[in-house]
Amino acid sequence: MTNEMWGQLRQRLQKTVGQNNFKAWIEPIEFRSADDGIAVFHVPTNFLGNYVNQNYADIILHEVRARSPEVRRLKFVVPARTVETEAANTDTVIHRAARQVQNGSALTTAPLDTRFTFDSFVVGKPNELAHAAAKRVAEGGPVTFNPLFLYGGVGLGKTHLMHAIAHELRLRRPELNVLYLSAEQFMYRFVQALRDRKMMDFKEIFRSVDVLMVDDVQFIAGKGSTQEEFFHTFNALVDQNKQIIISGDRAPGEIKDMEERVKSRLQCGLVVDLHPTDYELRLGILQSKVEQQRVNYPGLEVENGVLEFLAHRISTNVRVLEGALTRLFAFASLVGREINMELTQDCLSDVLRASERKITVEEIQRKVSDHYNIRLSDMIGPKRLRSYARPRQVAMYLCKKMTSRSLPEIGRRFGGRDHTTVMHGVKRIEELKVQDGQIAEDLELLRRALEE
Ligand SMILES: Nc1ncnc2c1ncn2[C@@H]1O[C@H](COP(=O)(O)OP(=O)(O)OP(=O)(O)O)[C@@H](O)[C@H]1O
Repeated sequence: MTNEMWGQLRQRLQKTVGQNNFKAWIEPIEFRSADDGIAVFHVPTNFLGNYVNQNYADIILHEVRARSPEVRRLKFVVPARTVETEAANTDTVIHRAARQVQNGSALTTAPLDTRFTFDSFVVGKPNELAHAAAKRVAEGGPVTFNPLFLYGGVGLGKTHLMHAIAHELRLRRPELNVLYLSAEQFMYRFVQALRDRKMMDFKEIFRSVDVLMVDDVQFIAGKGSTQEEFFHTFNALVDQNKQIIISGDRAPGEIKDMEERVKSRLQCGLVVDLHPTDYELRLGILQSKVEQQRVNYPGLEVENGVLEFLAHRISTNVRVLEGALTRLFAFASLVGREINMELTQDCLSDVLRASERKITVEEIQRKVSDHYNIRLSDMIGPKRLRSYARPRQVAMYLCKKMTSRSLPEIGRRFGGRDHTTVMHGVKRIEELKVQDGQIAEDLELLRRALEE
């Protein structure tokens, strides 16, 4: 890894992450060294380092390793001379924004991701209510529910919806002062105001907004004076009938170390949650993200079945799904191959392994005995009747194919049978699978039910 490589790599990253993100997060990074498999980068602040580590380390590492496979890990460090106090050690974006606020200019502190719009938000059963509520407040009409509280697990689209609201409001009601920031930034600005003895300015700024949007409110839990200030800001705005939109990782009542009075304030408007995604939503999101990737990689085709496979296999959060797709496109274009199942398995083996659900012998036994309508004890027990023996062999076969258990282990779980019995059973089913349509169908049904 060399400086020159980093230069080339940055150009690629610009394409992958988009111009705005690149300017905000990647451009300030400086490559320093690469030893013992660790590539070290200098970042201006811890905040930026942490952000990049959480959001872009995967993509950067992937690109770095394509050129220098010996690199295993990335490290983002703040050079000694710039380390200051916690309050000063925040993102430059915040400093810049704070200066702008002091000058009486733009109030939208945190940068908005231009990709996070309503147009790019895919709606499905799990998020339709949150989407509808977000759309409603984005119209900027009379305040009907205050606050709107959006919550959901990691990577389910809270920030996306918040940014979409801010974009839409800017467009429809440009005269409104819309202030969007994360709860973390709220705290930094509060600390900074305290340090600079500018609390009056701070209060004035926050009380003069028309729409206040605070992302990831759980961050201020346990932070006494920040909560207190937040509470007062909140009340002052509600009194003036100004719209507040908050997001959190759980329902207000469940946020630990949050004062009761704050919790109850957060609950007094409309509380809606984003449910975990289902297969259809994941597939819809993937299809829409493929369209976006096409802009960067024209001509790269995705073979049928790949998106369905990913939607089926990666059922965690949308960020992981999106990261997988970005990687897939970057990888395919680097190696000049089309995106088919083989490439997907090669490129995403770690993601796929991590999301693999471990199927147990017990689960298989239960599903098979239910399927054939026999008792579990009869299937595992010594009876040799064909009506028990065949399902037993089917279960043994599935255990061999779908778990990592060895033949002797499987034998043990089937009433202490010998491994040769298991081997014989597996072979028999392999033969029947081709000769007997009913068995083939049973196996397919069972496999699908187990993979769900
Ligand atoms: N329904 C959706 N349609 C399109 N993209 C989505 C959808 N849901 C999530 N995403 C994408 O998934 C990624 C993660 O979403 P986002 O950052 O909004 O999650 P979050 O809920 O705020 O997570 P966290 O709790 O980590 O802050 C983003 O890139 C976002 O665009």
